[in-house]
Amino acid sequence: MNVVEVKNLQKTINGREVLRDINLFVKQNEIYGLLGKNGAGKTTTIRSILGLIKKDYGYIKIFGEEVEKIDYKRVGVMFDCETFNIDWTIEDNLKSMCYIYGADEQDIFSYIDLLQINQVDLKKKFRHLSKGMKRKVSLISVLLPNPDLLILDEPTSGLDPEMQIVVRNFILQLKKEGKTIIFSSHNLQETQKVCDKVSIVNEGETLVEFPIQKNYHIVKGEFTGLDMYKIKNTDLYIMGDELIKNFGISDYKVVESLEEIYMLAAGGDVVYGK
Ligand SMILES: Nc1ncnc2c1ncn2[C@@H]1O[C@H](COP(=O)(O)OP(=O)(O)OP(=O)(O)O)[C@@H](O)[C@H]1O
Repeated sequence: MNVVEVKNLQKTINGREVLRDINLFVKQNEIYGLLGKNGAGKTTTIRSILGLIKKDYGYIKIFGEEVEKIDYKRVGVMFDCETFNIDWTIEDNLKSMCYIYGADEQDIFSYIDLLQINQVDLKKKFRHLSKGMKRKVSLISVLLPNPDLLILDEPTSGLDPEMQIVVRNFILQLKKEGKTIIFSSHNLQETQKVCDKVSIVNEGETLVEFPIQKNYHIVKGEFTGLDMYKIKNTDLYIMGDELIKNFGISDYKVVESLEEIYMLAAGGDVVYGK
């Protein structure tokens, strides 16, 4: 079953078509990366999925339900840190959240270990925390209600490399615990390391959605019935080994990096060729 299903999502804000054709399909226990330039529409897509913005047109389902019927306890969302009391310590902030969500305070301690927060840090006031530490606390707060689906808007942006690794490993651990995770990112290497599937959004439309693989076959041409593998607005397809074999295709380019796929789809300045 798809945990999140979005088809042909459209939204105009202040006379501007911010979302023109967003499509995404996220399966249970998948880590799904939403990629795109600044202003591509990632945050607006996330806000629409959550029902924070009313869609103009399209189909959005979470756990098979319409947005209006979602059980929000099953969805954890991390945008930024504005829900914290900045004059309280990390510990007091998180304990108050346990109280609100009816969560077990012990959960805080298992998460702080995984995110390498120590006892001294726990006693620090939120206003005195580094950006990375705020991000970690924010992640824990999202997890306290024990959601099945996590939606994280650029969870590692602005973090130093070490913090990025800690948060990335934490996300992988959450997958092992059975969570489904969607996150938006500008970091292609990170996305390649962590995600099962990605989609590339550009100017409010999903250009392509594909599973992360060791390498990709880029095929040029027109293939009827294979639209789901096509990079929108191009004559290029991303195909796996099986399709290449089934269609007997011998003329293709093997691409190893997500970066190259991204540039083919959204960058526009990488030329196709063997
Ligand atoms: N309330 C609003 N009023 C006007 N324009 C808006 C509004 N919300 C979003 N937009 C515009 O919609 C476009 C998409 O914004 P969005 O924040 O979804 O992009 P994004 O892909 O998340 O970008 P970034 O990577 O920079 O966070 C942008 O051009 C933005 O200026």
